[in-house]
Amino acid sequence: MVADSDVLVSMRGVCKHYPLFTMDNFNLTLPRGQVLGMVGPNGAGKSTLLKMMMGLVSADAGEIAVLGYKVPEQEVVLKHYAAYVSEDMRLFADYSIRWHMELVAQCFTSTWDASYAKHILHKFELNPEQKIGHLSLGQRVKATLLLAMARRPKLLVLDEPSTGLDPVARHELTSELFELMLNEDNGVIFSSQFTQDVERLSDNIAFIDNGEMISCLDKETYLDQWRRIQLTGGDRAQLPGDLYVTASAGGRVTAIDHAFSAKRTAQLSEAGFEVVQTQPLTLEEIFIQQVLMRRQARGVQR
Ligand SMILES: Nc1ncnc2c1ncn2[C@@H]1O[C@H](COP(=O)(O)OP(=O)(O)OP(=O)(O)O)[C@@H](O)[C@H]1O
Repeated sequence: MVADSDVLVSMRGVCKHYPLFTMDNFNLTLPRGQVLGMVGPNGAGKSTLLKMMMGLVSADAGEIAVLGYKVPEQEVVLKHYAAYVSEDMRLFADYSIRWHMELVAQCFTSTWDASYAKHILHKFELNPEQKIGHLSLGQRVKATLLLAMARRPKLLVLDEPSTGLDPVARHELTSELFELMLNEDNGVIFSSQFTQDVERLSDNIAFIDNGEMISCLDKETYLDQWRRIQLTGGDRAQLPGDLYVTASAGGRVTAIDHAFSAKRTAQLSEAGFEVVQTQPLTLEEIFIQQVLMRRQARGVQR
């Protein structure tokens, strides 16, 4: 039985220190029935976070509960209901996909869904008789996902699931994850460098940088809050401090606004500027700008 909880993942005050990395007082909540996509630059701590969630890396401090089970104390029972897939997972090269399916089915007799496994095999165009060692990178990724998804996990934790997949396979993966999420009891948490996948799949998107949760919002809120603003006139020194100037030439200034509202235009004209244009940003641009702004604030050279 899965422990009764409306919260699938709860991390409170989690700390993790490596010689060149610090995560302090990290908090995260994944409610039942939701997909959380995680984005962030290389080395931000996404994999570390997902591994701590699954008890694969121990936290130095803080409380982690997944599906209501305490991690690491109850990680063995947790692993029965939560499946984890990462790029560095290894299957046995000399054995076939079918052999792996039988192995996983034996380990998870109560949850393994043989007909769903067959459906995914067909959808991912995998030949069950092929040895893992003879598969392409993308096929290996698909086989690993199949083994996780056919367990019908209550929680699916995916670290960069789309790496190595062609655009069609990424699309199929997305539709399979939707299928898995038809059961409102389930949840998915995944990290990805593909902003389009994150945008398509996620209810909420967490932006992680330098071991910190910078924001965790739904897509619409990100898109509402961010604008590229072109201005003329005024004195640059009078620009509101939270605007990030990206270009300045011929009396025209381009700035990124991460707290846009109707008030902004009035504020800028009071300060003597004329707003020539405001443009929405794509999610990818928002994440890039967020990293650049944070680096500038930390005094890191661009
Ligand atoms: N076992 C370890 N020993 C020392 N440092 C580690 C260890 N594992 C991870 N780190 C460091 O922790 C930081 C976060 O790594 P992590 O793999 O979680 O980042 P990530 O956000 O998943 O990055 P990427 O997008 O590149 O996969 C990095 O600086 C990494 O070097």
